[in-house]
Amino acid sequence: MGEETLYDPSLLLELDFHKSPAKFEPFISAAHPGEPWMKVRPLQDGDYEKGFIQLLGQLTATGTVTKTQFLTRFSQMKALGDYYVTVIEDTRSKTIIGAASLVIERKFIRGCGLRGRLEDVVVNNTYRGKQLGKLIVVTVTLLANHLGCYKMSLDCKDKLIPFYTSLGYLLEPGNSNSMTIRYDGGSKLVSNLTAATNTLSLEGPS
Ligand SMILES: CC(=O)SCCNC(=O)CCNC(=O)[C@H](O)C(C)(C)COP(=O)(O)OP(=O)(O)OC[C@H]1O[C@@H](n2cnc3c(N)ncnc32)[C@H](O)[C@@H]1OP(=O)(O)O
Repeated sequence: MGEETLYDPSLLLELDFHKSPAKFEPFISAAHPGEPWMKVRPLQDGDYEKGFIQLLGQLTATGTVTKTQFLTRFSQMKALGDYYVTVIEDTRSKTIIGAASLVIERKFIRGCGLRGRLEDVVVNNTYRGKQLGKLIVVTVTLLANHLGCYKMSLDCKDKLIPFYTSLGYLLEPGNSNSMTIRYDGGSKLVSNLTAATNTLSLEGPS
């Protein structure tokens, strides 16, 4: 056990990083991440032991996630087939140091098109500033295109707009608000137009 992958890893070798507007200096890609000890790959069922949940804890509150819960969620995602949770492993320490998820939404519009959503981007704080954020985001962004999505969008804080803009995402005029209703804050339902959160898209409307 420990080597089951969430999706076919060979998909990552088919991505053309020259298609991205991201500037990599030096040039790196999912297939060649620049260090022999670095591996970009799909999430695996053994990644609970490799600190995947702890890494997500650098993004937001994870709550307590047991190994059983992790494996159950992994199996559900794999069965559904629309979850492309992608990670970077430091193979020296067997630790997950970066992650990003592509979630594919199946639509009726656009001729039963596919829309991609970029979720849960995080790089371990001791590895930041070394292009790994760009690497993991570009990986799942190219993957969405490769899988036939007509667009990919994300929600982020204001300070990350330059980061995502440099990777090809745009604030679309008149269409860049993110609204939220939270169900985890008590009995009252509170609807927020989150001014501090922005929606960026990689392609055209709807
Ligand atoms: C859709 C979502 O999930 S949004 C949530 C994003 N995640 C988080 O906020 C979690 C905490 N932050 C992180 O994990 C990291 O800071 C990340 C993922 C945002 C960036 O990872 P890094 O590995 O540091 O990014 P990388 O080295 O590729 O930097 C790329 C560029 O973005 C810039 N950048 C990186 N982080 C930030 C930031 N927090 N604010 C502003 N600019 C940033 C860098 O300066 C760099 O610019 P350059 O190319 O001109 O030098």
